[in-house]
Amino acid sequence: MHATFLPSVQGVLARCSSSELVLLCVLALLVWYLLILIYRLTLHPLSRYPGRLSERLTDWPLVFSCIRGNRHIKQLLAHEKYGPIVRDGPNSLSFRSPQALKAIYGAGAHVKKGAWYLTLDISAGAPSVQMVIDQQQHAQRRRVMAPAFSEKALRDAEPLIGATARKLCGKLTSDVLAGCETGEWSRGVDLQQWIAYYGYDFISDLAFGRSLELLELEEHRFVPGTLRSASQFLYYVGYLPFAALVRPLMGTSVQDHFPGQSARDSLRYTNLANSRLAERIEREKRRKEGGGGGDDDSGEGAERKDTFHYLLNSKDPMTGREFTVEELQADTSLLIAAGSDGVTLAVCALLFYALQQPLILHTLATEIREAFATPDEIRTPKLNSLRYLHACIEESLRLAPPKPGSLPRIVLPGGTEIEGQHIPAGTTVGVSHYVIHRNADIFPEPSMFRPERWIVGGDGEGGVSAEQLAAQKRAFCPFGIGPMNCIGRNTAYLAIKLALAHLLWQFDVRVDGNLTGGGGKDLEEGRRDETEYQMYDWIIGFPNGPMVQIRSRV
Ligand code: HEM
Repeated sequence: MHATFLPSVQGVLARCSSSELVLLCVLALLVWYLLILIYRLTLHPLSRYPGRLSERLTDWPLVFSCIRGNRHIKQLLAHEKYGPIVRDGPNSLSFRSPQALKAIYGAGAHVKKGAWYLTLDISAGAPSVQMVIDQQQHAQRRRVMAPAFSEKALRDAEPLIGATARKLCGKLTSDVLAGCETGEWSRGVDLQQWIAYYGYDFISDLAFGRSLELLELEEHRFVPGTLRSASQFLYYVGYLPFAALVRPLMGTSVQDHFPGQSARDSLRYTNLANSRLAERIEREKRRKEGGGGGDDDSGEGAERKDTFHYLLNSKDPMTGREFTVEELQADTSLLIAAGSDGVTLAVCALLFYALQQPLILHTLATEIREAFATPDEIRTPKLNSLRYLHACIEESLRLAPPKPGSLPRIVLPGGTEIEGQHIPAGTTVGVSHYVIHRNADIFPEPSMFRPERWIVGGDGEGGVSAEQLAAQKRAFCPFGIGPMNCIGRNTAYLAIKLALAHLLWQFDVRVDGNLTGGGGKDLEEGRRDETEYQMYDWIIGFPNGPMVQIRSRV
């Protein structure tokens, strides 16, 4: 039969015109694709898990959510509808429990990072630490980075970050309060923009030894918008079903011709970061040659103990390996992106929620003002002893985790066990921080901003038991968990605390008209709660507002 079938097919094809041949090919492709779709719904190993039909069939809904910035919202709605395990892609499962969090991201998890990571920071010429998928290579890279995030490095960073926080208050006084009498409220101001200037200035000061000067220079204030748009591009492009074909073109001049402004912005940002880094390397060279480092804070020729200083002088204690220039480029670029917007979001979300509950704002401001007699006193360790401030930050990071969507992991050969289910090799698995932080079994009344849920019992209403706090901590993961978590976690807490302590010490803050930044009745499902701070998830959650008025207390 085989022998007679082939010649007859050949005969039919030989009689076809070229346009009929094209039509036949298209038809064959359609049938092939249809069979794949049917397979995904029926015989595929994940077919028994519930989820939206469109997501069980193709990866395109994920790409569109990444473009629209609503992936975390879609994930929450899906879990609310389908339960604890959701199939959110043909080959992908989403979870929302602390057990799954540990099984997927904890030490020893039988997974590796997904290929999505390969697209991040790609223009820098080498992979950043976050892009390294191989677990051993990643651990080695972390060891080289570790001194830059040690306790000593954090102590050295504190005066630098504190100086930026004071500069923020100084600029708010000179620019926003200009023309106001003492005690008079300012005009309305978008706090998110100012905190973003702070976020970029403090982190670039640490990473490049010289800030990007957004607080000082209006012409530099294009940076947050550029990075927002670059993030949006990198987020979706990494999830394109043909991402592997696009990747080699990124970081080359071809990227200028990708559709949309965001691809060009991505390249523009990388070039800016690379030129700042080149300057810093040059200054370090001159300093070592005895010619002085130029404009660093600690005096001509003195060693400036910023993050870069540590990165440049770091070695892997096990192998003696140092950073290459390309790796430094990639990692400093990553530091700016990872550090700035996360801190901005945490500060703004906290104020957005506290402004809606005057008692919380009052308690927080009182704690700060009573602890420090002057802004010069705002320092650790006392700063770290402010219990209510810390609780408010935890609650802000819970409700508005700066990386709200799932961080993709791929199950390794042999499969793995998650929540009692055998998950086959090759499956993408993840836990969205936004979703697990709203798991009502762990956080009762999850959409309420309640700092007391982070304080054990005793004074004040609403404190929790030690057991409840421990259960919450197992589910609390704004910085990720495990060996690939955020290495800048302590720097982030310090920067958030310094910004809030200086701001609330110096100024009273109130809402300007309507509280901008929340949901709206005319928005999509999941964004209609006006009291919830809205994030647009483009790798990092980007917010708008709140619009506030300030007045000086001193
Ligand atoms: C509130 C602020 C921040 C949050 C919530 C946050 C969160 C995270 C998370 C969830 C990851 C893991 C990402 C992934 O697997 O894709 C991460 C990675 C990272 N973060 Fe942060 N971050 C914050 C601030 C910072 C700051 C201030 C720095 C630097 C000073 C920093 C540096 C890094 C670096 C270098 C990585 C990559 C680590 C690795 O791959 O080993 N982050 N961050």
